[in-house]
Amino acid sequence: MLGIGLVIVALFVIYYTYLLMKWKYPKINGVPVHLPPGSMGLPLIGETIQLLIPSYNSIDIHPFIRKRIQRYGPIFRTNLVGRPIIVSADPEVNKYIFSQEGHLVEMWYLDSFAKLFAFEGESKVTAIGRVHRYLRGITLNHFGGENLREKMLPQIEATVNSNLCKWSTQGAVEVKSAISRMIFNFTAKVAFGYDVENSKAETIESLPNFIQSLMSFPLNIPGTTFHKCMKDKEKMSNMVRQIMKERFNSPDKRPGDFLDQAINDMASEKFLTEDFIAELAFGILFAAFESVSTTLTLALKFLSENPHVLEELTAENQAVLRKRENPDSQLTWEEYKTMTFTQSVINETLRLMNIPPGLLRKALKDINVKGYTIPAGWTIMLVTPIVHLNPETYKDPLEFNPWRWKDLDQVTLSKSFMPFGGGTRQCAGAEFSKLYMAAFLHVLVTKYRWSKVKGGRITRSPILLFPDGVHVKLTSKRD
Ligand code: HEM
Repeated sequence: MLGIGLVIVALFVIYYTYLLMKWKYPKINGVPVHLPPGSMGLPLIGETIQLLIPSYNSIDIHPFIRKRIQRYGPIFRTNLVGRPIIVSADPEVNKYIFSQEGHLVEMWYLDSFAKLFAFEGESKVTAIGRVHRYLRGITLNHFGGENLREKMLPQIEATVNSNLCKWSTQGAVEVKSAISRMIFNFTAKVAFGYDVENSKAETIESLPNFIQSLMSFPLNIPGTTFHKCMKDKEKMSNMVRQIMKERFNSPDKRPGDFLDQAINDMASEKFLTEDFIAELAFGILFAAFESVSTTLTLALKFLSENPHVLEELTAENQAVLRKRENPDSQLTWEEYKTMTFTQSVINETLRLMNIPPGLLRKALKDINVKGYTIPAGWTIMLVTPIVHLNPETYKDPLEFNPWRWKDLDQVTLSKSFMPFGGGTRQCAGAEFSKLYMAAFLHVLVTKYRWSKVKGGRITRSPILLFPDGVHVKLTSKRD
């Protein structure tokens, strides 16, 4: 009996060791693969726990990445949430991988993102080719180009004015939440005519914490953070579906917005189902409110800690008003283009922000880089923030110093500044975001005195978060 027991244990150990070796040293067609150095951690969880340990109050990239670059070099392997991953902090490799979108790699995000955004199936919004071209085109059509100059700038200024006016009548305002709501309402209005004042749609409670929820385990059962997030996503999708229904019922009432274009294109683009349009609208809202609110919150934190920067920012924006015939007239595109210090404050914030530790792709085929193989099916994390913190380009890289942007030339920036990603997947909302943030800062510093009253701590766990928020108090300069 004991003998049989020992044989079973021995077989189990041999099988487990076999799985472990297969896990740690994969082969392609029976030939061992030359993987980058690194550790695959424990089966199933890999090194996930190490990545999730928060780093407090340092704007540097997460220590998980920093330490492994020091130990293994800029390309290393790991395993996160059960997925084998090659992490690249090598700018040359990153550029190559970006150029291979749709050939050797495709966009891939976490399982929680995949579930939330319906990333699977034929018309997944991460698809390449026609669907991708459509996604870019429709976003740029409504959030870019001429539309920005002609139509959006006055709308942005008006919405910022009314929101900041409200904030100034309240006590302290937690800016991450308040800006998330402001940008959500604005984007939803532009995209599908959502009118927050008169809408009967349910409130989206988890809005300010959406990205945090996405880092949770994708377990969609009541009581979990992920479940709450999925519920709120459902509310947003229902809101879009309801508006779509109203538009189908009243074809004469068409404002010609993002949703109208999508409805009109349903006849020519087969993938444009009602479900897909709801996904698309939700994707745009998410891309907008999460990233713009984090950038502006971080900018306010930096400004409150660097009064000399706030002084120069205020001086530049007040000079814009002084040059006008009517100081109460609206911000123009030409004025926006002259606000170079404001743009430097935004760039410097984007350089240090780096919300996720890197951008994710999936290898569609075996890829050979720098003598290593990235096996097909593996995830690739492109640590784009590494170039933002290179001391050869940015002296004292962890310092918030908007003046440095005066001396940075376009050629350097094309290689060393990529907050909006790279290659064909570069952010389609970049110009809109920069304009929105500049208009926000313009209204804030010309019309209000403000100070931080609470919060301001940051963590990377591994995404950038504000655990106690950033609370500011505004008073009108006219009071
Ligand atoms: C500070 C603000 C923003 C930042 C830092 C940012 C950053 C990024 C990054 C890094 C990517 C590339 C993702 C990847 O390659 O995996 C991206 C893609 C994208 N962003 Fe943004 N984003 C911002 C605001 C916005 C806004 C306001 C919108 C919409 C109005 C938007 C729409 C998109 C879209 C549609 C894509 C996908 C583009 C494609 O696949 O071709 N983003 N963004």
